[in-house]
Amino acid sequence: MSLLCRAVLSLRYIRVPMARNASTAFLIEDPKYSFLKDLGLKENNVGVFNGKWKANGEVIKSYSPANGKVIAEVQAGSAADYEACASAAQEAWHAWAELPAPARGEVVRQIGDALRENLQPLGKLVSLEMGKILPEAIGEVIEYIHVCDLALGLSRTLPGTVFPSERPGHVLIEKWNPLGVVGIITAFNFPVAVFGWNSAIAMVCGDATVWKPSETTPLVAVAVTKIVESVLQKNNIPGAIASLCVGGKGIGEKLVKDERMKLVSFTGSTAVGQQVGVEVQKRFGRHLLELGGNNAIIVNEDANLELFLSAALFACAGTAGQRCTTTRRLLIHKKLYSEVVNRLKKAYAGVVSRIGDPLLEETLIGPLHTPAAVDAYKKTVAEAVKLGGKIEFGGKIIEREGYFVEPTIITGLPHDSPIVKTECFAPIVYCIEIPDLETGIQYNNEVEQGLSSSLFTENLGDVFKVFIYMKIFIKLGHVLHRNMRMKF
Ligand SMILES: NC(=O)c1ccc[n+]([C@@H]2O[C@H](COP(=O)([O-])OP(=O)(O)OC[C@H]3O[C@@H](n4cnc5c(N)ncnc54)[C@H](O)[C@@H]3O)[C@@H](O)[C@H]2O)c1
Repeated sequence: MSLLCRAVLSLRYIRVPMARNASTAFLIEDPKYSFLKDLGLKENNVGVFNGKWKANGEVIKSYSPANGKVIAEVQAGSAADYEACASAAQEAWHAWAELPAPARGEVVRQIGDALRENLQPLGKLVSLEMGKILPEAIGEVIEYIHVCDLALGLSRTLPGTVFPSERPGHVLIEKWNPLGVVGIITAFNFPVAVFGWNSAIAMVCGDATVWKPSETTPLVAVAVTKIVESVLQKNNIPGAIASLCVGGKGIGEKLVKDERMKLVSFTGSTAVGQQVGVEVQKRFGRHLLELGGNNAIIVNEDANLELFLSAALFACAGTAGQRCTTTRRLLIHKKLYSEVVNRLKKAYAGVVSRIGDPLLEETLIGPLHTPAAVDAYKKTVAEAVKLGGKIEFGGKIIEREGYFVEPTIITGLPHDSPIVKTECFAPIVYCIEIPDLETGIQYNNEVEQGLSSSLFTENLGDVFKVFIYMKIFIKLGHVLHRNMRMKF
């Protein structure tokens, strides 16, 4: 029977002893970043919350990708800390699940309001720690706020069906009950929104959560959890229902194998997601996987190029290519190919001067997130050239502090070159000529990852052709979050 309540549901960290060098200057002490203290952050933060803040693991330094400097430190969770989070969440879950769904919804509404109050500082922290420009970072917090509103509505509409029974005098009533504890593992590039989707919906469904954020965005995780904690405290609800365990792969692996995690929601790379899926399946747990993308735009012969160029600039180079939906392949009709490549190069040239500090208003493109990401960019560009690709624009690391690279356009590679079919999480786009729309659809569909696809055309008939034949991976995962189980 189908689930009726399908609500939504490279790293650069250095291990150092807790006692840090007294001469280290952390960005948090710079008055320019006073918003960090508004969020309750300190120089040394505790990265584990299970109703109480206490951590015994390694100390992670959180870097600003815009300048490579340390913002502050976070003490991660040890294996024992993870265990404490999982058991505290499990225990606290019962009381939470007992609350009527609309009462849970009201708590989530209050979380939305608390986020509204912290919109600016939290947005600035996302920008500082992850590296995306401020409007995008603010947008990410707004997404969480709106999901809280959605969750509030859902809390009054959690469905269940009454079925006719073939047995006289009997009635079949379907009711969806909470699952228990949900494990949430998140990627660095959406450090707020992905947690927000998972957490808000899990909460109204009556589930507790244990969150393992990316180890390169631990400050965002601590700040968000403090906001959630403040609301839970005000409502006398055990904080452990929203537990946090900052850590790396080791903590992630523990969570994935943990039978108490009835659902594991994983957002991250395809390679890691594949392992996570297998591990959760081994124990017949549920999983929800939001993985990598290799997204194409088809530019058909009748495309409106003005519209395309402004869209492509953001789609290919925005967020420095660090969105799962970043466009990595342009499939361009042969009649427009040269014109599109030339105009795109001009458009890229127009934004180069606006690459910089993501917190500044004039900036359009920020840095890559880590030195490892810069390395991956460099290797991919070199490999593309080795395979016969031509760099039409960019291709170089920008010599300045921080982890900046040039947005890059590459031509001359075959549509099925392995490098074209691989997601490199950086602003590199491959231009590929197509003879007709049908070939464009075929090329679009030939990568494993999919995720998002676009067509630029003025022809309504072609739009519907694409609707029918294109493998479009709309992000349905978010609304298919399986947070409940069925009980009669
Ligand atoms: N589809 C989506 O909605 C979506 C959204 C954002 C990012 N992404 C994808 O995420 C990737 C970028 O993020 P990333 O670099 O943080 O991804 P990643 O796979 O390196 O890490 C994601 C998370 O998994 C954890 N992890 C690593 N190894 C693990 C293991 N063996 N078991 C359990 N957890 C483990 C990490 O610590 C991190 O918290 C890109 O591929 C991007 O396309 C997808």
